[in-house]
Amino acid sequence: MEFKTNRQVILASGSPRRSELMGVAGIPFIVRKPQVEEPPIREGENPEDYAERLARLKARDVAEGEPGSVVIGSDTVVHQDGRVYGKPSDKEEAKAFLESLCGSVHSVSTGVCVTDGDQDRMFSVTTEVEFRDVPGWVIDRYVDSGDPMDKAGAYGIQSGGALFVKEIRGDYQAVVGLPVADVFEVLEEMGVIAGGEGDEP
Ligand SMILES: Cc1cn([C@H]2C[C@H](O)[C@@H](COP(=O)(O)OP(=O)(O)OP(=O)(O)O)O2)c(=O)[nH]c1=O
Repeated sequence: MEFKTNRQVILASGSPRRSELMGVAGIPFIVRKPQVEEPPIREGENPEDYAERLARLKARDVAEGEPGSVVIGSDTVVHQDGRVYGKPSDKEEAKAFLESLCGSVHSVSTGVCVTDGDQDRMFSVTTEVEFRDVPGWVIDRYVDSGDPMDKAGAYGIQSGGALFVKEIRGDYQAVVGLPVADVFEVLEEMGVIAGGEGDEP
C-alpha cells in the first residue's frame, strides 16, 4: 500500500521506529533529524502537554528550513503517578526504571505536532501499559543487551521489552513512538493525502 501526497511530507525524527511506522502506513515521506535540546518538564506541566511541546519544538525546527512542506514531530514520554521516565542515562538508571515499572500500570503518552509552517496541529495519545513482575535477573539481562538505552522508560515494547508486558490498553503504535493512524487522519483532514473525495484517483 502506498498513498500519494500533494506536498512533501517530512518526518522530523531520528528514530528508526517512527520511520518504520510511516512506511508501514504507506505514507511517502523523507526524514530530517531535528537539532533540538529536549528541555525538562516544567513544574505543574502534565506529561501529555510536555510531549506535545517537545513534538512542536522538533516539527518547528525542521519546518523552518522547509517551506511548502508538511512536517511531523513526535515525542514519547513514559509516566506513572506524575513521575516522568525519560531515556535512562546509564544502565543503573535503566534497571531502576524497570524495577519500578514492573508489577504495575504506567502510561505512555506520545505527543504529535503536524505543521505546514503556518498552522500547528497538535495532539497526544496515551496508552496504558501493565507490566508483570519479572525476576531481577531477567531485567539485568535485558539491560545488558543495551536495548533500553535509547528508549523512554528504558524499554522497547517492540523488542525485548515485550517480555514485561501483561496488558496494554490503547494504541500499540503510539507506545512504539508514533500513533500512525491519527497522523494519517490529520494529514487526510489537512488535504495532504491525494486520492480522497474530490481528488483524481
Ligand atoms: C516506550 C517505548 C519507547 N520507544 C522509543 C520511541 C522513541 O524513539 C524513544 C523516545 O524518545 P523521543 O525523545 O520521543 O524520540 P527520539 O529522541 O528517539 O527520536 P526523535 O526525537 O529524533 O524523534 O523511545 C520505543 O521504541 N519503544 C517503546 O516501547
